Amino acid sequence: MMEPDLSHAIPPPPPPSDPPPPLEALVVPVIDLSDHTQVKTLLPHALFEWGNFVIINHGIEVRDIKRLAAQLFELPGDVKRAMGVEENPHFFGYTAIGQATTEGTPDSREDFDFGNDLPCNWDAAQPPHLRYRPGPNQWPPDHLIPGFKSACKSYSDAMMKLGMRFMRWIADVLQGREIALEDNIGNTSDPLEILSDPLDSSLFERYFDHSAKSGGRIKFVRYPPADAEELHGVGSRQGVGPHRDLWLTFLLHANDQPGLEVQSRYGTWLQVPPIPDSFVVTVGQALESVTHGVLLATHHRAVTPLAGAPERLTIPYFMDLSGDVTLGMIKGGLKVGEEINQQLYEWARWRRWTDGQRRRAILAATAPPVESRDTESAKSTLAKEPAWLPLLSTTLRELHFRGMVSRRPHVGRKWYPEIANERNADEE
Ligand SMILES: O=C(O)CCC(=O)C(=O)O
Ligand SMILES: [Fe+2]
Repeated sequence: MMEPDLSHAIPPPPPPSDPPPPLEALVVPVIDLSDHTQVKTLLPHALFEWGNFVIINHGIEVRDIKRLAAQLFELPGDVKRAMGVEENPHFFGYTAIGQATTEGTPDSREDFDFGNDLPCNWDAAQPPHLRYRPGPNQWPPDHLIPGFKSACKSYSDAMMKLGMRFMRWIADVLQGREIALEDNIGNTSDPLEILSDPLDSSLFERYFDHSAKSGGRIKFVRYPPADAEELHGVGSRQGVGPHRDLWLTFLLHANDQPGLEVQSRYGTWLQVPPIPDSFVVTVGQALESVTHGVLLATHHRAVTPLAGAPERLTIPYFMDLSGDVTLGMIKGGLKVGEEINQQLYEWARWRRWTDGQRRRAILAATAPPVESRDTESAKSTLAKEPAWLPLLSTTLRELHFRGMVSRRPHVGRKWYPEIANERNADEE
């Protein structure tokens, strides 16, 4: 096979001993999608070196969804509680402040989760990870927010198409082709057509099934400001703790307030500018894995606004993958990974090297106090392999499910009590 010419796309890897640049020199890239030259030159750089960047002039209509986000959080408390995520085994619905955690620490945010709206298929006789499947959403009452459901669906359709465009652009970059751009990016044809375009050799086709192609997950998030005393009680300004997403996320700032921070590959935390109507694009762990570490998955977190500052509203859209994809398919990655030329290989090798450093920096930055009891229990959990230690045949559905249960333990206890028992047994 002819080696692809990647000279236009791949920035030369810096030597591993490269010292970190000064903080002010690190700025999250902003890419204007209406400027084709910018896309062709900046996008590969943003994908490989950052894994996290901002896009503007993307062509997606965001006015309606931003207005709906504000309305959603103004719903009376009893209506929010009636939509509580604990009422729904698919983890769709409302999560109150402090009910979700990152790595065991409560997040100071409230949110609503919506996803593919499928008929109820709950089967109590199935084991937990098979009981967990997308099902019906919990929509807000139509007389309180008219048109919410259809607006959500239109937004999800538009985002899916944008996501599929990115899949093709990423395929272009990985295969050494110049990115092929169309005019009118936000208003494209059927996403199924985009994926099966013969040009991209169906690079990502096997990671998406019909359900994943018909819409991802939309989250509406509110970070309330907290005064110093409240923060003192919680001990942190954690809106959401450091984590990585799954595949590709597009985050919309619904009211233009700052708070999102991403970790640069040197371990430093950088603020992402809340440019009005922009999307923050974030590469997730599975996408990093299937590209053999050529694309970078970035840790990110949200910091609570301080008292006196406005609340912060965001709308992340998460692309979904087929639940049947296995860990083996993710770790094995794409065939192109074996075919990439020496230059790209060097880049990936360098990436893996810095990754180790990056992860150590993250651990150092987020480690709980040494004396904390949590550390002891974490140690004993690590010492014993949990019964569900992922195998290569483990499906994404199961991994996703485990993540959901660990972030929202109150929902797990209600609908999947076996899991809680299994965890206790692991920890004994
Ligand atoms: O709202 C934000 O700024 C970040 C949200 C996020 O990273 C997430 O929900 O995965
Ligand atoms: Fe995230």
